[in-house]
Amino acid sequence: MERRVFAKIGPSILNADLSRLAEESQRLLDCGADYIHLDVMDGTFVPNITFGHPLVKCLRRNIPDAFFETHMMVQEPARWIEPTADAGVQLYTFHIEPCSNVVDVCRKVREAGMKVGLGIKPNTSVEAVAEYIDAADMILIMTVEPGFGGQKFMSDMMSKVRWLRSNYPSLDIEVDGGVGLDTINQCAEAGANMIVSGTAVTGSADPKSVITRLRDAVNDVVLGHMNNHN
Ligand SMILES: O=C(CO)[C@H](O)[C@H](O)COP(=O)(O)O
Repeated sequence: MERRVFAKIGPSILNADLSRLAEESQRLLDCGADYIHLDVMDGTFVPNITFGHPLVKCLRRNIPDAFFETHMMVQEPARWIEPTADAGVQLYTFHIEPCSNVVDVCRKVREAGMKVGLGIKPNTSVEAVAEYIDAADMILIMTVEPGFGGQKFMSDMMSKVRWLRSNYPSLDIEVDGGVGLDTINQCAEAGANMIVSGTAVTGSADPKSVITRLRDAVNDVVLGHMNNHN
């Protein structure tokens, strides 16, 4: 079946200067980012703490129009749905691992007016998330162990992306962790279309060029796929 899901590039601000989050986010948007990927960590689900909805709400005030995703690396994803929606987030991505009622949480996220992303850690099988695809708008395949930016990309996660893409040609599939110019081709060829990239973008002297090249790498594969079907 034909694949028609084009690239969206969502820089992660995890390793950016968090004291200047609004300026950094705006800079990335000005460089062509499609959305901003905001890493919320609670120190329990992952061994690190970042920020939560109060900060996102302030960011929203400074940046009224951007598309925000919060990547909820938290033990109790249901707990933060309402305040996160109130903070102006459009895509609420949470992990299935700590969750005993995934479908219920997905429903509540949608009732709160947000889209649903479902994430899995590297040790979680893709089959474990597949049963929830009807309840979600996007699946996130982690390509590092969540918790820290700047880690090494795990190529062996690409089999999960490949499996999802071959079974769900129109699904939004996001990859996150160690994604940059040296690893984007693997992600693109496997079928990922939502690309989270932290250090490779925020640490670059030319983030605009990095964002453009990440997008082009994905779209080249998508267009090639479409041409093969015409
Ligand atoms: O979720 C994350 C870590 O848990 C980050 O979004 C991710 O690691 C992005 O940073 P980098 O591209 O530097 O790996």
